[in-house]
Amino acid sequence: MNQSRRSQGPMLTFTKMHGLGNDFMVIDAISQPFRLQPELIRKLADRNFGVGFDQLLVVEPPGMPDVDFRYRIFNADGSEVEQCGNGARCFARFVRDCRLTNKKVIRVQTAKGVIELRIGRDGLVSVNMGVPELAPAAIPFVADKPETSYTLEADGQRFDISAVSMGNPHGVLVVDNVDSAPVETVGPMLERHPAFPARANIGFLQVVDRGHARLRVFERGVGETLACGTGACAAVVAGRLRGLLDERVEVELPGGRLIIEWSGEGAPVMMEGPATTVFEGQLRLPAEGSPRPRRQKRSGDRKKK
Ligand SMILES: N[C@@H](CCC[C@H](N)C(=O)O)C(=O)O
Repeated sequence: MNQSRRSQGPMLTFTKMHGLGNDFMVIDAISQPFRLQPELIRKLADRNFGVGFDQLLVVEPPGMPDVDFRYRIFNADGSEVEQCGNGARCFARFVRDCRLTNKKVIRVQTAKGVIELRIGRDGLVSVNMGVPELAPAAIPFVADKPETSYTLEADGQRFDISAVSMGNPHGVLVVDNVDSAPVETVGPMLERHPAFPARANIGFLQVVDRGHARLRVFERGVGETLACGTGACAAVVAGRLRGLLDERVEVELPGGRLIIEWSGEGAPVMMEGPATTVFEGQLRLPAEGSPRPRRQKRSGDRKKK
């Protein structure tokens, strides 16, 4: 066997899925071993040199009683996160399609509690996303007490932002029109604002009427995505706390629509939307401890002084 063959690792089977264009690589880590290293996740997430995805979703056996699976989520930058709404719907479809369960209601353990997933006859998946957290310390957000919105300063500008945790941290700004909202500039600035010590997903919410909103989200650890499920939940919570939205809201994201329902403080947020399988694939992982390929010197490389 030549050197390159000897340094190859095991095959990994995966499924590529998306929820409204927020795309995922899904791995069944019950039937095959998979070591979750941030560097490998970043390589797999690369849209030119890897599989390409916004998040990696990993299905693991449950670690507590009365749940069916453990659900782990990693952003494209390799960071592990607490929650992913579009991913939760894909998770439900994946475990049913792979016959890992035949239950109609699937209980899943996440890093921030248990969520319940239901696949409807129409193929749409509804998820009980749990009770939103508004206490600053729990988001986490730096403030003395909970407010409907807070003023943040960045780059000489002031932003009126709501802060909500859906298991993961969100900041929500209300804008006149999402099409012209400064998502690419203000998104990364507020994602890393010191008021959000664990960083945050930043949503730009346009209220069309009390039952209809438009939303773009700059996601922590990824950038702007075509849809963000927890972002849609957080935006409806923020919009309702500001008195702008009704209990049931159709949220239009660049990749499609979600139905979000929230009756008010102390109640869980319900989300309904599609989950789509794109293809299944296999790839060979690098061997454990294999040396990193050395970069060839190119003629244009500058000499170190
Ligand atoms: N796409 C997601 C959220 C994924 C995690 C997020 N980027 C974070 O860092 O919290 C969704 O659909 O909710």
